[in-house]
Amino acid sequence: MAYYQEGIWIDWVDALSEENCLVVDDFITDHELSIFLDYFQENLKEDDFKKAGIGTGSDFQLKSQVRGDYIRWLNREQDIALADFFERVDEAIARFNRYCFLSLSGSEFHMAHYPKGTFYKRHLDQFNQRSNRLISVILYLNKDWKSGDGGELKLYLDDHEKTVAPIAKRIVFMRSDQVEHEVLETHVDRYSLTGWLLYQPPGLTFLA
Ligand SMILES: O=C(O)CCC(=O)C(=O)O
Ligand SMILES: [Fe+2]
Repeated sequence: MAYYQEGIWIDWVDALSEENCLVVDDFITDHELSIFLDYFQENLKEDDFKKAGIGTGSDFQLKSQVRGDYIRWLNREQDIALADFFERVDEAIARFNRYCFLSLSGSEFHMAHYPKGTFYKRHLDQFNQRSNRLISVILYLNKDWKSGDGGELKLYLDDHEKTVAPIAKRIVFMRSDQVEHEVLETHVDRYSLTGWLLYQPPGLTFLA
């Protein structure tokens, strides 16, 4: 099912290729927001979140001075409460492949909780040359966010900086290899679904 018409996607894709990032408000409905938030809260209660690290394999370090969020990876077969979210992701992948000539063939997402007082310092999401992350995606779930609550996403674009408030139903897409960004200190609990659209060459399953 297509949630947004082709013409709308063409405008969005144009904006993404011009600025390397795209911010869309009301990307999901209020109904979806409440389902996603309920599911998020259930998982928080079950204490399923782990402190996020930096890098992979032997580089993996817990560095609170760099990032303070807690995450829980998603699995679309198991996290069926988020089925509509994954459908929207699939639509984005199809449109980006069609209009940006990308070869996206997968995604990875987690739920992210930034407790009060946490942040994520300036970084690039494609952290090594083998990274297959092409587009970063963040959907915010912060229903009552207001100015002064902090936790804004700051984007360092080619010729300017952009500060994006993490308000509910807003989604951000950005080029993972191009846009450095940071999460400013949040003064309230901050919730999002965060992930990456991946380039996976056919037949390549493991890079030694
Ligand atoms: O939550 C955000 O606004 C950005 C998160 C982020 O930069 C990341 O998880 O890599
Ligand atoms: Fe990031």
